[in-house]
Amino acid sequence: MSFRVSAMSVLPPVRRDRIIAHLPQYFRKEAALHTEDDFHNKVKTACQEQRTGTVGFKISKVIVVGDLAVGKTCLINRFCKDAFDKNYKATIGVDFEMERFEVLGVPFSLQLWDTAGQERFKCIASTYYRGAQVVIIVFDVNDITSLGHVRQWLEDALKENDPTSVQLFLVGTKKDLSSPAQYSRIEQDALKLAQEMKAEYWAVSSLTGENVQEFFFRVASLAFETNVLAELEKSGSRQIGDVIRINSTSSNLYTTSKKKQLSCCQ
Ligand SMILES: Nc1nc2c(ncn2[C@@H]2O[C@H](COP(=O)(O)OP(=O)(O)OP(=O)(O)O)[C@@H](O)[C@H]2O)c(=O)[nH]1
Ligand SMILES: [Mg+2]
Repeated sequence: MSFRVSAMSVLPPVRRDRIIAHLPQYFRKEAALHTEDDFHNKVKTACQEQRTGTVGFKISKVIVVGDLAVGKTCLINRFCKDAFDKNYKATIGVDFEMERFEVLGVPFSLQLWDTAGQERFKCIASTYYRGAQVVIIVFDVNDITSLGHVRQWLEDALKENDPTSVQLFLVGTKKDLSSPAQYSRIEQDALKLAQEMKAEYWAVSSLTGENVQEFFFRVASLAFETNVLAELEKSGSRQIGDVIRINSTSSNLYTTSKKKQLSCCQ
C-alpha cells in the first residue's frame, strides 16, 4: 500500500482572513517599494497555471528591529493574535511567530522574528538577523529619537544580509497617541528617510489596529511577488541545459546559487 504525506495534508487550511487575492496598496506613494496597482502579470499567470515552483513550500524570514519599547512586540501580537497589552514587557533576545497566507491561490508563509530593542539583549538578537528576506525597522511616531536611530538599525541588519536583495519597511507605531499636526510633522522626516533608505513607509497603531493588517498583507504580497519572479527567472534560465549540468558536474549546483554567505562575527 502506498502512503503519501504531503505538506498540504499535514497543515490545517490557511485562515480565511489570510487569503490575498489582490495586491494591497502602499501607504504613501512617495515611499513605496513599488506603485503598481496589482501583482505583476507574469506572477498572476504563473499562479493561475501553477508554475510557482518551490515558492509555496518556502518560508520567508522577516526580522523586526528598532529601539526598545517602540512597539515591535505589540505590532506582531496585534496581527498574529489580535491582542494588545498596554503593559510593557521587554523582549529578551528574540521571539518568533509563523503566519501562513494564501496569495493568488498559492500557500505562502512568513516567519516573523521579534527582536529585543534593549541594548543589553541586542547582541543575542543580532545573531538571528541572518537570512532575512524582509527587514522591518520600527520607530515610535511620538519619539523623534527613535527615528534618529533607524539608520543604525538598518546598518546592523544589513551587516548580516545581502543588502541588494532585502526588502525594507520603515514603520511608525503608536499613531493613536499623536495629534494630526504632530503626526504630519514627523511624517515629513520619516518619508525623507524612507526614500533615502529605499524603504516602504507605513504608520500604524497596534492599540486601535489601524493599518496593521494592511501593512502585513503588503509585506506578504511583496515578498511573495519577489519570490515568484525569482523562481520564474530561475526556471527560465534552467530548461534542458540544467539537467545536463546537474548530471555532469555537481559542483555547478553551488556556483549557480548567488546567495552570499556572510560571517557572523567580524
Ligand atoms: N498607545 C499605544 N501604545 C503602544 C502601541 N504599541 C505599543 N504600545 C505600548 O508601548 C510599550 C512597548 O511596547 P512593546 O511592543 O513591548 O515594545 P518593543 O518594541 O517590543 O520593546 P522591546 O521588546 O524592549 O524592544 C507597551 O507598553 C505597549 O503597550 C500603540 O500602537 N499605541
Ligand atoms: Mg518586544
